[in-house]
Parts: sequence; C-alpha cells; structure tokens
Amino acid sequence: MRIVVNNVEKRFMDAKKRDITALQNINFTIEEQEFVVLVGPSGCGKSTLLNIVGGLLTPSGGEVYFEGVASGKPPRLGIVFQEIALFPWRTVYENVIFGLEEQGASKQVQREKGKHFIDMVGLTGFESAYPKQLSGGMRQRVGIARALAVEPDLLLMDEPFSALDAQTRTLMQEELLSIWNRTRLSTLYVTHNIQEAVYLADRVIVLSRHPGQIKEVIHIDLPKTGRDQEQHRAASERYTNEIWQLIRHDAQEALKEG
Ligand SMILES: Nc1ncnc2c1ncn2[C@@H]1O[C@H](COP(=O)(O)OP(=O)(O)OP(=O)(O)O)[C@@H](O)[C@H]1O
Repeated sequence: MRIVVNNVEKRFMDAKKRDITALQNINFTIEEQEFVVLVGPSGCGKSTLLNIVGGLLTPSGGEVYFEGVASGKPPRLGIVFQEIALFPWRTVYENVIFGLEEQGASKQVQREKGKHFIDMVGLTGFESAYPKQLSGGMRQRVGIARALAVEPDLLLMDEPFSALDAQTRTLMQEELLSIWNRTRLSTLYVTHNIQEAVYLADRVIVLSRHPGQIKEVIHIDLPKTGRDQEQHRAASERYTNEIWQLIRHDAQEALKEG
C-alpha cells in the first residue's frame, strides 16, 4: 500500500502548559513494498510520527493518505514495539492468532495462518509455550508473527530490537530482512541505530529536533539480499557515516539537555 504523509504537524502541551511543536512540515511517501526507516536524535519525534502514520495519534495539522484516501487509519495495520505486549496467559499460537480472531477469521484460517507465520519466524515446535518460557529474541519473533498474521497493509516497527543483546539483535535483523523479502510489506521502522537503518532500509529519513523536521532523505542503493556481504561493506560504511554526520550535532545537543 502507498502511504503519503502530507504536511504533518504535531504540537503538545508540556507540563508548564507551553505549546511544544514536536513535528513540523513533515512530507514523505512510503511506496508500495518499500521499507522506510526513521532515524534521528532522542526526542526528535520518531515515535510520534510513527504513531500518527498508524492512526494511533491525531496530527495537529496535515494528513496521512492511504492509497489516496485520507482515512486517518490504515485499513490493516501490523505493529511491533520495543516491549512487545504478548498476552502472558496465551500460548505462542494463541498470541499469533489474536488479530485473526479479532478479524473474525474461521478456525481453519486461524490454524493455517498461525502455522504459516509461526514457521516463518522459526518458532515451529514452540506453539504451546507461554511467553515467560521464551527468550527475549523469541518473544520478539512471536510479536512479529502476530503482526504479520493479519496480513497488514502497513507494518510499523518502533525500536523492535533495542531491548535485545547485540548478538541476538544482529540475528534478528538478518531474520527480519529475510522475512521482509518474502512479504515485501510497506514498512515504517524507527531506530536509534544507524547501522541497523542502513542494513534494513530502502530509504532512510533523517529527522532533526526542536522541532522535528526532515533533514535529509537517503536512498540506500544496495540489494535487499546479501547486503552484509563483503563487497557491500564499504558502501554501507559510507552511508552510516553520512547519516551520523547529519545527526551528530543534534545528538550532542540532546545529550546536553538530558
Ligand atoms: N504525550 C506527550 N505530551 C507532551 N509531549 C510529548 C508527548 N509525546 C511526545 N512528546 C514530546 O515530543 C517530542 C518527540 O517525542 P518522541 O517520543 O516522538 O521522540 P523520539 O524521537 O521517538 O524519542 P526517543 O528517540 O527518545 O524515543 C519530545 O520533545 C517529547 O517530549
């Protein structure tokens, strides 16, 4: 699905009742089958923007169009957050089919799709396990399978791997790219991690802060399979460095402000 973000603005009231412009003049498009990553310093409005695109927050100005229709909400949305809220009393299978139940899918469809997406995230054999019996990486996989199972028009991911250790994170990035290559869903992904952005994205949108605005959009001209191969290393490092130079000053300012 093609999503157009048109002139979006978001203002909040802070604790002292002052008006804060969190986002201003935000214009971009997520093309059909495109993986777009938002990066930027702490507090630049990444999560706010992701929530607006998902219809979870209302913009103060502007609109988001889905295939040309300003509906406020994408027709079918898959969401994966940093702390995936799995239902602790439900098994892996029951968590994965949750959205299908909500959609009123038949038991047979639930079984077929449940099996398919559990298999896709490599959790076959763990269908009857409960979330507390799983590692952090496995829980994130359940969350990804649950988001994919509703076959969303748009996949939103907000720092999905930031609570994982570095090795698990690398493995999950590889797995996500492999899953994405099979589903090719329009995706909006938020991360602090520039290497992760360069590894996953078709395009990286760099935001600046106070107010959050688009500083630069960088097209990552690397193949979506075998991106981590030696022959692409120099180009990946160049992109990473380019993006870091764009963020560096704002990140230092964010650090000073705490
Ligand atoms: N509900 C709210 N009420 C008031 N201000 C808010 C609210 N939500 C966000 N903000 C402010 O809007 C700005 C953007 O916040 P947001 O969480 O979107 O940034 P972010 O880039 O995702 O940050 P981080 O990288 O630290 O998660 C910040 O200044 C934040 O304090």
